[in-house]
Amino acid sequence: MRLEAELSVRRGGRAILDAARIAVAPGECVGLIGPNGAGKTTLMRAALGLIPAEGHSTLAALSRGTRARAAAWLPQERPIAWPLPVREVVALGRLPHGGRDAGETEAALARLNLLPLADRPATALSGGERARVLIARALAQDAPLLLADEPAAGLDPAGQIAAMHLFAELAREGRGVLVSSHDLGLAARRCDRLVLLDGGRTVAEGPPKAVLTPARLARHFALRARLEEGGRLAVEGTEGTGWG
Ligand SMILES: Nc1ncnc2c1ncn2[C@@H]1O[C@H](COP(=O)(O)OP(=O)(O)OP(=O)(O)O)[C@@H](O)[C@H]1O
Repeated sequence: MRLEAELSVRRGGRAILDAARIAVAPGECVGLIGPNGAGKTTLMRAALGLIPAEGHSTLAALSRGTRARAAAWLPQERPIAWPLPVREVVALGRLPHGGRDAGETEAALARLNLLPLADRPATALSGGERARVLIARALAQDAPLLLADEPAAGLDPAGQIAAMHLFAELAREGRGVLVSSHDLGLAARRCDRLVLLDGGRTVAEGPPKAVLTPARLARHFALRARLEEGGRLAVEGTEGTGWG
């Protein structure tokens, strides 16, 4: 399943997405980057068909049931309202498959190193542990596409690296992965391609080194910085206050 979308969204008379384009092919990990308020979350939600939008999206065009089998969605918010055991929360990922489970739940628990927590109520977890549970639930869904909105937020440094490593690995296994991130160096190291959004428009897309030029880092991120060989972001300072 290939995600291909070009979408516009208006709120309160203002265009918050203006014909923003995104494409994710099977087997590729695409990083969605952009400053605060660029429209990353809106683009993901519109591409999934979760909010009204103008334009087209191969995902939004599907029926609800087909879409739930086609794409797993990891939103930025991580609410777990009920004190279900971790194993049952992860098993909810199997709902689009009528609850049928050929070991996907246990495999997802093991992959996220959650077996020691499997019987713990999911409401009795730290923020980072909860994030891992929701990543595991998305994995258990076993969908060809995975869209994740800042999945590394709230994880400790090793957890952030592990999460991006996992998403890149899922792409190697054949899924299409779209992941938004504010960690430009990590996104550059792990993603095959970056899509840079600003002001609701796709302003650049391509291999990380081609997208993250010093001129774009200054213009779109207010950073005096350059991307070094190996994907390390060398930051000398910020332009202005750095607050938009
Ligand atoms: N319901 C809404 N009504 C009006 N404006 C909205 C609404 N939702 C989002 N916006 C605006 O749309 C713009 C894009 O928001 P969005 O959350 O998509 O950005 P983002 O790139 O994900 O930002 P961040 O990196 O801060 O999470 C922002 O300026 C935001 O204030």
